[in-house]
Amino acid sequence: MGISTVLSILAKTTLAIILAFLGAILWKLLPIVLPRWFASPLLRLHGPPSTSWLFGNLKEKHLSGDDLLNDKWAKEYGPACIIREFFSMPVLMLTDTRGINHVLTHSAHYFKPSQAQRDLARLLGTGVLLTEGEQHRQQRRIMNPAFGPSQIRELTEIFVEKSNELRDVWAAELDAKGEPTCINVSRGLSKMTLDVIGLAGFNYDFISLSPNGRPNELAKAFEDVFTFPVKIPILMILRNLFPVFEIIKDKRLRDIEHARQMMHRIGSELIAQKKAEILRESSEKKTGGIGRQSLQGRDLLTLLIKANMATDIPDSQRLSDEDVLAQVPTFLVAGHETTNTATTWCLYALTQAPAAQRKLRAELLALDTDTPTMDELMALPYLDMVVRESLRLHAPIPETGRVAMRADVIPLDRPFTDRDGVVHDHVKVAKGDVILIPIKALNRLESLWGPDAHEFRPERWETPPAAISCITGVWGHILTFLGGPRACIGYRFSIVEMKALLYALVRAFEFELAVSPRDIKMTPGIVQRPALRADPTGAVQMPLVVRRYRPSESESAVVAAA
Ligand code: HEM
Repeated sequence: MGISTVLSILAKTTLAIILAFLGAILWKLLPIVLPRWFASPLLRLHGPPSTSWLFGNLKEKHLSGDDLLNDKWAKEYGPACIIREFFSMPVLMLTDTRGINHVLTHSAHYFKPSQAQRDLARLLGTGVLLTEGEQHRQQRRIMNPAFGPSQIRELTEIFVEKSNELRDVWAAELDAKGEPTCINVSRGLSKMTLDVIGLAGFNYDFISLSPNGRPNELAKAFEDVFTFPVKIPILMILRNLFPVFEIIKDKRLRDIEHARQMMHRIGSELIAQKKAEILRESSEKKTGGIGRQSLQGRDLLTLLIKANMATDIPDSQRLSDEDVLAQVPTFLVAGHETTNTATTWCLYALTQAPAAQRKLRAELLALDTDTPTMDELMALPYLDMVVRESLRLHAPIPETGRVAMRADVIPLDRPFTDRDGVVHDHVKVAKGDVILIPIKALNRLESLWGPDAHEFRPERWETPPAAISCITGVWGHILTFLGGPRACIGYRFSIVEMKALLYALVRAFEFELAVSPRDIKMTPGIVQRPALRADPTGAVQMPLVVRRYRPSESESAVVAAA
């Protein structure tokens, strides 16, 4: 056989493999896209023109660095409109409060889109963030008590201690570098919130905040996994649609695997330690077995182990080892970057409203303690208004999605007109249709909040508009923590933690934005973090000029009077 024949056979074989591969992709893709391209009832809805066949509207949304497109589209195309995602598939964007409420409360018919979350699922497994149906209900039932008011009251000491530690770290930085100094506040806040969720959730100290602490591998692994690529990550998208692409181990996949292995190791150690502790206690007390009553703690880890080990609970209510282990990365992820990002944006908002920053500081300094209790923090009215307003305007999770598990009719408060000029007071969805809930856009809808909806104005909470009572979010008539059975389990936790942070930091320092507000952009990703437009690496940062607060004589008099 001549060389040319061998080359020809090789070329034909390669071509056949490529065609088979493309065929397999089409085989998988077509049943998903064809009904949504041609049969979805959503196609009759208005929406912005798709700017790319492959990416739909996603490129302009995620790469512009702005967070106003959902607001603009809602204003232009009404309470039920379509935008286009990958392969130009239509997605229903709802900004109607009744419609959103319907989707959120019917959680058995609307699941989280699994394809968009495969990367997260690799990391979190069967944690409460990603499970559905009965498995989810069971996990929520077991864990809810760990996030009730009395448990959060006990955790406040950790929030306050770690907030003061961050304050001292920044004060030491000012001592070393001179005042004022530019500090990337999101870095310190990220370490603080990781330390807090480690301690409060699992009694594990990452010591990531302490300058003398051991180098923290997990904190670094988190940073790698949650730093989103600057360009649209084609391989990640393909992998999420077609798991076969997992054979290509790019950096992201390697980072996820590294973080997963580390969390698995840490989680297994924590669980083994706690189980040993419980077994020791029960043998000392000679209880003759581990029962519900013998495990009294209501902290997260004890509740999980109780559901795993207690001999007097039915098998149907028992958590498997795998489920217990999955909650460790789930809570580290869900409870860490969210509160960090929320507090970062709150400090940013205070730099843009110096009068509000001064008013808040005066209120905080009027309380004569470095270690406030939860009740003291919750009784500060302006602090409460600042936290509400910043969580409204700068919701860290700007949007979420759901997939219709069956055809449905979603009732609406506000009617809309379709492409054929027909007016509807409901919208029909088919099985498999995706619904986008634009949390941030709803928090800033002018028809609910008034013409100044896009301004940071804490005083609006003195007399909130009556219209917002129809927003059925789990907290404060905003959608930041969502609503319904899948609302954020940790909302009380993060509000008290945020208040403790602001209490320690705003009393000690004055903050100014180190760059123009126009230079700050939003990173793409589930949590919307800040970055600098000029920085090609897309690294998360919020550079603030920080100086110690030294009251002028007139301010001292105001504080003394307060
Ligand atoms: C400002 C801070 C936070 C914000 C804005 C926030 C927001 C949210 C949102 C919007 C969801 C729903 C996601 C969806 O269904 O698509 C959610 C779920 C969740 N959050 Fe938070 N969260 C915050 C802090 C926390 C904290 C501190 C914890 C834990 C200590 C936590 C734990 C969770 C968990 C476990 C879920 C899944 C709940 C379920 O599906 O049943 N979150 N969060």
